[in-house]
Order: sequence, then structure tokens, then C-alpha cells
Amino acid sequence: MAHSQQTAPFDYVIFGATGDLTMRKLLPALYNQLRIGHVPEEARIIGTARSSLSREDYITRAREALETFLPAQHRDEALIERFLKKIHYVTLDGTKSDHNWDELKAVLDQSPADRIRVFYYSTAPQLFEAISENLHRFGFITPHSRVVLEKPIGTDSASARAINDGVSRFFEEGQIFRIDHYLGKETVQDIIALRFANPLFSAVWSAEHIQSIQITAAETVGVEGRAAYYDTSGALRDMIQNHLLQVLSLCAMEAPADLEADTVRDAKVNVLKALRPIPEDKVASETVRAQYVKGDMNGKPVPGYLEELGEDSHTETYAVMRAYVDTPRWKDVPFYIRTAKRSTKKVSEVVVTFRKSASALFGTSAATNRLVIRLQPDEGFGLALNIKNPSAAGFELQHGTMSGKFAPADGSLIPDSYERLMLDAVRGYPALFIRRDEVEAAWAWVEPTLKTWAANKVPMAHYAAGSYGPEEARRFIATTGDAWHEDMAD
Ligand SMILES: NC(=O)C1=CN([C@@H]2O[C@H](COP(=O)(O)OP(=O)(O)OC[C@H]3O[C@@H](n4cnc5c(N)ncnc54)[C@H](OP(=O)(O)O)[C@@H]3O)[C@@H](O)[C@H]2O)C=CC1
Ligand SMILES: O=C1O[C@H](COP(=O)(O)O)[C@@H](O)[C@H](O)[C@H]1O
Repeated sequence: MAHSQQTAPFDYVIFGATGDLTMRKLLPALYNQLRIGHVPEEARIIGTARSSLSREDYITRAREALETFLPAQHRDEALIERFLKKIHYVTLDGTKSDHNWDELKAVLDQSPADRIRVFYYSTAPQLFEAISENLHRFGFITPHSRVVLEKPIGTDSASARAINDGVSRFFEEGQIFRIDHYLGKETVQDIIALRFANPLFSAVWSAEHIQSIQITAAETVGVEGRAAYYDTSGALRDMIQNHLLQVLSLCAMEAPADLEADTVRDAKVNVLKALRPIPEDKVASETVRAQYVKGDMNGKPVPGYLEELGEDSHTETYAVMRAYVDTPRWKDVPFYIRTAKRSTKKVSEVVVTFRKSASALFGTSAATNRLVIRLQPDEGFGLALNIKNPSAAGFELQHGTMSGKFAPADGSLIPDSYERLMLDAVRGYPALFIRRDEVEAAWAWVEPTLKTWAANKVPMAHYAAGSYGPEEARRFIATTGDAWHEDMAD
């Protein structure tokens, strides 16, 4: 995935520029890239939304966002001023052809015709086709244009196909960049480095040596201000269909011949297509869904999901699925995929449990080797090993852990995933974006579970906010002889 850090001058046109995502992630990401010298002087950011705002009004909001969301060590008043000068704002309803497109044209026409244009759709996906159609109608889509699509790409296979078809009427697949911000995480890319740059792991990365793999993304937050979206989505659609299946495909893919975008994406989609289907009559035994009820977080009482929502709901805030990748490499190895809101602690990690040593030398005293790839926070890895207990009189084993940090060599902070992704879209570098067939294969696999859950054929379990999850999940993983990482001895 080596590529140049240099970026040509660009115009970044953000639809949804007044929204939460733009303020919290997109503007800080572009600022940081300017700070480290990856944004050329000519680059401009053109925010658009329906809200009627002057450029000054918008810049005031953008300044507040940077002051709120930039890490303190990155804030630099002079640089913030330089960044804000790049920003324009056009009041525009992207779905209406009789709106303010002339004003957007006037701003874009100030740049040369071959200027790279990135259209970032930070809006609900139902708007994507209409915005694309208007961009086409008014001649904004040039050969140097790309479009970035925010998640969710649909709520099931049919709606994902409709969104993809809608955008594809106006953009070539090579111009479409579907965001999965987990792929922009440096630590997620570390899965590739650990697996393929270390013979230590590549030699044992198969069913012969691996007993199971757990992939967890747990959060302490609830649904915050996004209840309206979340309640129509739920944990499976929000986290598993996209982020966690991407992590799974990086863990399970065959070695790609090179790190070109399509070679890696081919390898990933092969995994998604090899996922053993979970038919509707198996959903109850292969998945767990749950909702948090009131509990305690850091000693403070927090309400349950239904109380936060203010109404009844069958939306899950916790989801577990057991996946099998039906390839010779992964014969019958369970992959446990788990996500939770209002969990005990925030942690995203991959836990690889190796099979027990076959050597008779130490009897049953040798523990299993375990590799923990900590995606966030405390980014790094730990490898649990058996070593000799030096204080024992005879020959006794004890557990030792070899660990390392995923940290930039120059001591700087790990960049936020949006920094890498937003600039990769400018560079036209799609390796860390999801191809259409990946999105659709992922929906196809989760769909029977979604349907079965929607029909309430699987009981909704409950867990206290601030806990690791429901008791049902503990019983579930034990049925295949495993335990969750937090319940393990080491
Ligand atoms: N927030 C987050 O952390 C994440 C968000 N996402 C996704 O990103 C997208 C945006 O999320 P978020 O920022 O939270 O949502 P918000 O509701 O905060 O923002 C939506 C934005 O879209 C604009 N908008 C709505 N309708 C139109 C229209 N017809 N034409 C132009 N602009 C329009 C709104 O402005 P106005 O009303 O002024 O038009 C606003 O700027 C969603 O699809 C979300 O699922 C994905 C991952 C994380
Ligand atoms: O896409 C989403 O991701 C976040 C979690 O992202 P992370 O980088 O903090 O792990 C999640 O909170 C949100 O619900 C979901 O839409």
C-alpha cells in the first residue's frame, strides 16, 4: 500500500457540511493534514448544506469545531486561520435541481478545469443519487472528480444495490470511494503487517494452529445524539456489516500477490463470499442480540436504551455472530464477532487463540498462546507465551507476555482514520475504501440474521449499562469451547 504522500491541489466539496461528522471528523482531519504539510496551498474546502449561512457564519462554526475537536497539541492559532481561509460555504439543497447550483459553479470555476474535485457525501444515503444527478446535470463531474460515500451504504442488500446503482449512473466505479473508517485506522492496517511481514505468524496462521479468533468493538458511549439513526440501524448494521467484517476479512484473507488496491480487495471479497451462510433456522444458535438496561458507568447511574429513546424498541445495542470461513485454511475455526454500546470499557481488538501445544513435555500445564491485536485505545499487541518459572524448585511453567506498541516512530500521535482516507480520495488511491462487491457480499451474509431478528424469532437478551454484556453471550461462546477475552485467565 505504498504511495506518495504528495497531493495535487484539490477542491473538496462537502455535502452535509453543517453536520456532526463534518464538524467532529472531516474538518479536523483536513486541518491536521495541512499541519503536516500534505495539503497544498491552492487546496480549498467548499461546504454545502441547506442551512442559510454566510461564509462568515460557517467559518465561525468551523473554528468552534476545530477548537473543540482538535487535540490540544495540534491547535495552532495561526494555522487555524490559514486553514479557515481555504473554506467557502454555499447554501444548497443537493437534491433540488432548481437550487443554488450557480453559486457552487461560480466557486468551482475559480479553479483550473483540471483541478481534482472530491465530492464528499456526508448526508443520509437516500440523498446520494439525487445529489449525483444534479452534479451531472450541471456539468460538475469531470474526469478529475471523485465521490466519497459515507456509511451506511444501505440497510440491506436491495437498498445497498439501489444506492450503488444510483451513484453508478453518474460516476465510474473507479471514481467512487466508499468509506469504512476502520480501514483508515493505522492499527487495522497493522493486521496486514503482522500477518504477512512476520514469518512467525504467517507460518501458523491457519486452522492447523489457530483455535479461534475474536473480533470485538466495544464502546462505553450509548447512542448519544444519534438515536433517530441508531434505532433504525442497530449494532449489527452499524458495526458488524461494515467495520467488523472488514477486520475479519483482513484477518482471514489469503496473502495478496501485492498491495495494489484491487489485489487486496479481491482477497477480502473472497473471504466475504466464503463466509458460511447462517440460514434463518440457525440464527438463534449462531448469534446473540441484546439491549442495555440501566446500570452504572464510573460510579454514575445511566439509563437504559429504552429510557434514553423514550419508547419501546426491538433494536439491539449489542450483537454477537459466530462466523466460519469455508476455505481450507480456516476449516471449522470459529470467528466471534462482537460489538456493544455502553460496555464496561472502550476497546477494539482482535484476539487470536492458538491451539494448545501437542508436546507431552509439560502435560496440561502449558497454556494456550494468544495474540491480542489492540486496535484502540492503547494501540499495540501482546503475545501470551509459556516461560519457565525461575523461582520454582522443579520445572514449572508460568505465563509471560511479549508486547509492543503501534506508535509512529517520530513520537507523534497516531493520525485519525479520516485524515488518511480523505487525502487518499484526493490521490485517487482506493485501497482503503470498500468496493461495491464487498459491500454487497457483506449485506448478503448478514441478511438472514437481520430478517430473523426483525421477526423477533430470537429472544432479546439484556445487560446492565457498564457491563461486558449479557450472560447469554458467555453461554453462547462456551458452546464452541471458548471464552471471551475478558473472562480469560491471562
Ligand atoms: N456522525 C458520525 O459520527 C457518523 C456519521 N456517519 C454518517 O454520515 C452521514 C452524516 O452524518 P452526521 O453528520 O452525523 O448527520 P447530521 O444529521 O449531523 O448532518 C447531516 C448533514 O446533511 C445536511 N443535509 C441534509 N439534507 C440535505 C440536503 N438535501 N442537501 C444538502 N445537505 C443536506 C444537513 O444540513 P442541513 O440540514 O443544513 O441541510 C447536515 O449538514 C450520515 O449518513 C451518517 O450515518 C457515519 C459514521 C459516523
Ligand atoms: O461507524 C461507527 O463507528 C463508531 C465507532 O467508531 P470508533 O472508531 O470509535 O470505534 C460508532 O460509535 C458509531 O455508532 C458507528 O456508526
